[in-house]
Amino acid sequence: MMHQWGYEDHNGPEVWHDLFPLANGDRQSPINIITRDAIYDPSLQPLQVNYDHDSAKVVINTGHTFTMEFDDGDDTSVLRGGPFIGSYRLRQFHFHWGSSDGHGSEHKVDGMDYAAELHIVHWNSEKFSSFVEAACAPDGLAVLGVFLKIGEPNRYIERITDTFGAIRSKGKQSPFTNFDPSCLLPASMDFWTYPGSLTVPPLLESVTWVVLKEPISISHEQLARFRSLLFTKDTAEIEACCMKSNHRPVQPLKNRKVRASFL
Ligand SMILES: NS(=O)(=O)/N=C1/NCCS1
Ligand SMILES: [Zn+2]
Repeated sequence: MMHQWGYEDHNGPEVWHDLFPLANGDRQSPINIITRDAIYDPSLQPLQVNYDHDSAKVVINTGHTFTMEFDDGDDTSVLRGGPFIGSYRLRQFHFHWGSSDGHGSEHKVDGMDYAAELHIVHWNSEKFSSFVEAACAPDGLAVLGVFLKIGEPNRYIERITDTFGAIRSKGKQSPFTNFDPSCLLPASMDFWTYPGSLTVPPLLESVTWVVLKEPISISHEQLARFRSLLFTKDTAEIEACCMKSNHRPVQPLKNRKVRASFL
């Protein structure tokens, strides 16, 4: 039996169901988005992203990824529109990646992997009074997924990787202020949307996913720095505990439809 979930053989996605039975649930994420099966829905509104750079607070090495956390005490930074009724308050963003540039995203598009994937996490502040309460409700969370493709260095990701010296091992944190995550969004806001889950334990089925069609760029060198972070608290046996890969494989679509905001 695993002690602490992770991404290795003894505690990774293939055995998460031992401690987290939702792993075999009916609305698990990520999924492979089969574009020809996506249904264009003209009732989907344009996404409205309104973030305030002053909401940014801290960057944390969680031992599974690194997370940029925001002040979610009021509706200063919110996501609206798309498939959503009401506004969803910005909570945090984080990334998933693989052991090499050829894979690492969580969602796939027609079976294709991207090098990494950004998740911008929001909670339904009109219906619920906290993230924790919202995370237990089927319409509680909204996660904006953005694919990352190897290419030119991304000047905004550079601001993030510049913090890594201070957060190398699990539990370390460092101030991360004056950052508006809309700088990490592509030019096009065309998206796919479907009902899903957290892609990490406890795998709660409370996420409305909005996955953007257009990727943003990250350089090979920038992505290599992601892998230099550590899954563990100490720096002993560095090779053994580098954050090489932290993406969950795609899950069965089961009885779900994916909608597209574009033709
Ligand atoms: N990968 S993910 O976006 O499903 N993970 C999360 N952790 C806390 C809220 S969302
Ligand atoms: Zn994620």
